[in-house]
Amino acid sequence: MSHKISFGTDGWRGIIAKDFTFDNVRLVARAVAAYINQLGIGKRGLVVGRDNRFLAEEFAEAVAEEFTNQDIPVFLCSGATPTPVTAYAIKLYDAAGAVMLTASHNPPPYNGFKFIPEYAGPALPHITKKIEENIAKLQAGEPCDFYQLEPATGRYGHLLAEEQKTCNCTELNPFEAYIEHISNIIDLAVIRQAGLKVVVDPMYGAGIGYLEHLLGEAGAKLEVFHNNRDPLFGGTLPEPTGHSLDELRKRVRDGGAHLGLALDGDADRFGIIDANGEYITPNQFLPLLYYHLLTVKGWRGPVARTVATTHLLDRLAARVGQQVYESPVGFKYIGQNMLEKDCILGGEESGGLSIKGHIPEKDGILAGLLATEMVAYHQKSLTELLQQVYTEFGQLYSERLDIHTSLEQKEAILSQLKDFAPQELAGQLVTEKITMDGTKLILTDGAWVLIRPSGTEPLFRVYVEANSLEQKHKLQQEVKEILHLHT
Ligand SMILES: O=P(O)(O)OC[C@H]1O[C@H](O)[C@H](O)[C@@H](O)[C@@H]1O
Repeated sequence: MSHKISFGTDGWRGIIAKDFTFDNVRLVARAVAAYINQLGIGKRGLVVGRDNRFLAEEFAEAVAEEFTNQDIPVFLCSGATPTPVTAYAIKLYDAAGAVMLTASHNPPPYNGFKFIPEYAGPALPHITKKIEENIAKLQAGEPCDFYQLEPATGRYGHLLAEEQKTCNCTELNPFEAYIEHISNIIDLAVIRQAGLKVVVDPMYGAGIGYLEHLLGEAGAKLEVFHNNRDPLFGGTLPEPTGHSLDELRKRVRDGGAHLGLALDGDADRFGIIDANGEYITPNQFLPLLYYHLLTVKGWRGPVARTVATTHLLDRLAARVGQQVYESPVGFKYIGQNMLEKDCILGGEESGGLSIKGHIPEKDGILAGLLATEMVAYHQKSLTELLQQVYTEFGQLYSERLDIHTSLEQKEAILSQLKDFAPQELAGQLVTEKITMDGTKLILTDGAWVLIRPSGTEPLFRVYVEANSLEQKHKLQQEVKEILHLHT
């Protein structure tokens, strides 16, 4: 039975053996091959990376085979490879793009297919749309430009005859080159001098070995756990937030460590635990990092953030006369702004960031190392640094609520959202309405709310940023009441 394959916020995801079958993975690979050949850049080859999930090697080999069948050379990453490392390998080998097989932080039954174009950041919608069109044509057995026919049957979407295959597939490990590249971005000498103790939790994922290697080189005392392959992720989700971080929190506190660093399943997202065992949210870490780049590294340049990410970044940027580029949710848009507007930092509330000099793809390894560099340089905990930033720029209180709804409720809420335009919220006038992704309302004192359906999960997200805890609570209550949302 043909299954609708579409690329969501970040690639195509499906349940293994139900949607994510070898046939479907091969089909999507053929559609990518056709797209690359349509662009005329197939000869540069494609990188294929994969995480640590069930059948990862076999799926990666199937993708590689489809590419070589279409005369596209393959750089097949040996071993589990983080998404940012697969993306970096594009630059390393001057390839035409990459495929990363991963379902990121989704539960164990899932796998996913991300296409990363030659600019080494997540594919933008106009690109995934072309791939989806190719998929539809191949599924329907219709001609697909630049997709080679199987000579024996003249049918589209089938393999070339054995004698026509070039089988140009090279197995490579981009680990060393990536490590060298990151070593040039991070001040490992400062980390070395500080003599830090760091606890690392790669969550059984593709990031195993990376933070350990770099921090070990920098002389940090390390404690590492969840660093063996486990496609069941120890019974939790490979997502570096909430309860998944409980053990890291405990180990940091009990072991008197300076920091705890976690990665998600494909190591593109970060999770940071401070010396006191507190979780440092991405909305707290991003302004801290911007502050560090401006004051310690002396960099100057704009910031890219999503519509759901803290406006504390805007306050810092305004102080140094820099712009903030706001985009819909999805690192693809941040990556685009980083490239086009020469931003020195791009980041989002869900735990993704990159900086100038690196690729426009989110990188949890880079984020963890930057956090370590900051603690080493300032000789202060992140909480202390945060207080310093709050004293200078004021404190903002942000929180995201995830609200599950039925399909009928979803439709009702979506239609209500279109006309959602209260004059005031929590006693403040609404001064601006932004609808680039969901509905965002800005209030007179700078507080804001955003309501949008998730592109990766069946739920609504309600984001609030306020000037006090009390205001945050009030805003959450009012929005939930007006839209009939119940947690
Ligand atoms: O809020 P959602 O649409 O579910 O997206 C949440 C996150 O999903 C993926 O991880 C994307 O790479 C992120 O850029 C995005 O922030």
